[in-house]
Amino acid sequence: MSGSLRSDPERARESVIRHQFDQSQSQRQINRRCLLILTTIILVVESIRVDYGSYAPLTPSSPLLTPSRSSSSPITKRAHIETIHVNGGTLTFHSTDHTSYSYAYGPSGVKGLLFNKYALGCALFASLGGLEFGYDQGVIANILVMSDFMARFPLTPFQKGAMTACLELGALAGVLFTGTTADRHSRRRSIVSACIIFLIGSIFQTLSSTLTHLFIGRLLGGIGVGALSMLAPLYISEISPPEIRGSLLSLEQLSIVTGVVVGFWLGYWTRNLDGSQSTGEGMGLSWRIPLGVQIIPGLVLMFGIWVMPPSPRLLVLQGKHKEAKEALAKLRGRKLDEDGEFVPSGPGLEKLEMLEMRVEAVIIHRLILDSPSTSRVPSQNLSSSAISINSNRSSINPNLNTSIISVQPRTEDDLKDRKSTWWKEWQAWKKLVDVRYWPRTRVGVGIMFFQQWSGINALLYYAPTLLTSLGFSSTSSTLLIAGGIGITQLLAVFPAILVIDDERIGRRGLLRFGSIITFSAMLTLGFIVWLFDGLWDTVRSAGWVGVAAIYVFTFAYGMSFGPIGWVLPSEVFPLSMRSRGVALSTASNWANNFLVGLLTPILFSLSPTLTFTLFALSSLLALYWVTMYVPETANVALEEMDGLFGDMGCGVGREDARVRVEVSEKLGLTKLIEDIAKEYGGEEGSALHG
Ligand SMILES: O[C@H]1[C@H](O)[C@@H](O)[C@H](O)[C@@H](O)[C@H]1O
Repeated sequence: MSGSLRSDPERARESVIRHQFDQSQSQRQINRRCLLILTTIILVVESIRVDYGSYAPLTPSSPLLTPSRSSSSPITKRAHIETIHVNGGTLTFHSTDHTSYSYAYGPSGVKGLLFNKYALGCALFASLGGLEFGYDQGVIANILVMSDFMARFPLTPFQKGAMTACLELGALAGVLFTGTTADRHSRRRSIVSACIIFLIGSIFQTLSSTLTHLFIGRLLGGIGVGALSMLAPLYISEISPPEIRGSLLSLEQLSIVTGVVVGFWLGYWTRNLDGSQSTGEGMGLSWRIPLGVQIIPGLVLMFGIWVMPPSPRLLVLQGKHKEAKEALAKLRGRKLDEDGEFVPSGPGLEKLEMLEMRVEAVIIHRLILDSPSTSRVPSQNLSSSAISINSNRSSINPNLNTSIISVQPRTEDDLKDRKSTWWKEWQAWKKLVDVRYWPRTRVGVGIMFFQQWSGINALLYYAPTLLTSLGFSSTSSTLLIAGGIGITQLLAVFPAILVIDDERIGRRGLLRFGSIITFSAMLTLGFIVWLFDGLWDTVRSAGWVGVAAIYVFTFAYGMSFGPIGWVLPSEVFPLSMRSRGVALSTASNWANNFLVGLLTPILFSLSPTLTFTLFALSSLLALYWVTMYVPETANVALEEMDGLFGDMGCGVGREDARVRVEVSEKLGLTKLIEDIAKEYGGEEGSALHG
């Protein structure tokens, strides 16, 4: 019977029944929501309990963030035997025989940054490279939906994907190439070369009139951005005082996410400059302006980097001790007298740092001299690129040849010698996976793998699509939420900068905290999409819970894997392997970035829940990985990393330590430490820690 023929009482009964049905539906949805929230809470509590149950926290007030010793974990915390106050800084002994120690020129955290204004300025400036990297990522999402751009370049979905991929693949190539050349030139010269390539790429993009121009521009821009993404952390790690190295390296992340935010919002504001229905016949200002703006910081970095001091560590490795001392004095706010000695004279931390660099350089040179493949090379022919050639560490001769104690400046012959063949180059890279360096490579490559598979870029690149799966449809609101993700990342870096160098929390504490929260947030997202798919209009609040989960995820990521991905790789490798190690780690960032970008839309079309759960599982795995394989590097001098990694399962730590002790004695480092202990130790100067 048709509706119009029904009597009034019948219609009334029907509407009552419909109302009752709606009510029971909503009730069922509410029950499901309660169940969901309960399950999430249980999962979060469970994951915290499982992870921390076996740990005995050192500080009862912050059990969640306190990394400490576990019987099943190879990671141990260093004991603090004695702390001596030295001219406003500290020297802490971790062993009674004074062979294991750490030092700090001043406080860590914000106070430390203010105390080291010059180093802070240099690090901030160097991190301009990160700004370009983030900017390139942030700007493209808006450009690809601009009407003028689309009218001129009607890209197919494949071409759109290729535009994003071009930058990432270019960056991958840039990173690997720079890894092989960074030691041959100064860090600053490498940065300038990267800037030039980046600028050519930016000019191509800005003035593009054909698709080919655009692709060439993106590829060249990618090569420059990739190179800068490894050079800036490399340089920052080598100029930083140990107590604020984590904070200074986190500035790279601060710059990257600032770039993401500025790139995104600038594109958002200029998007209608050519008119919202442009036919592509105007000047194309809507997209040319945001693409052109990146030229400015590129130029500033290219010229300004010459005002920054060179890396003292690379200078020592090249035998340029005088220049290295000058650079170190500048960076630590010290003065040199006419004889080139630190003022005030007497034992001090800057002398200690200088000697540590020299010990490191001699050890590197010695390893080469003792290697069968290079044993005929006279000492003055040593070069920084040749330093990475030795792979036969069992040949270390304990009888130190005193002729190599001083590293000679490079000569013309060096330059010829440094033209390494492909074979030598391959051998050098291969060392990264041999037993000696594997524990460090695992940290560098692993942190970038987990950073990318946390799913951050799935959110950044595809937020509008992901938000549609949460029931949001208006383009503006999804774009705004997507832009908000960048701002959340930016805000999250600040708490990380504050605590990353505090040994009680440090890198490990942040990473473990971050992985638990990112795991829980991604799992919540997966659950919500699974439970409420198709019901978004009836249960609006579920969509907002999803948005909240996205923000919680982003904040936790932004405090942990975001910044620490740029911190760990450049501090764990020894100088001889640093540029290649950082390059491989950064390559892991770009390669996984590319894979996540490629696979997310495919996975998402299969099942959004599956996609979120996969990212959640990656964070869970990251928790295990951090617990088992990542040592705490806060406050450990770069030259002391050997001690930290020495015994991590590769069984080479002892011999390394023996060689180090021997070289330290010959160069006077051991004596200097004892002199400092004598001069500043004793009753009033030292503080004992159980
Ligand atoms: O650390 C950065 C940052 O979190 C960016 O937002 C992201 O796009 C990059 O891939 C990542 O390496």
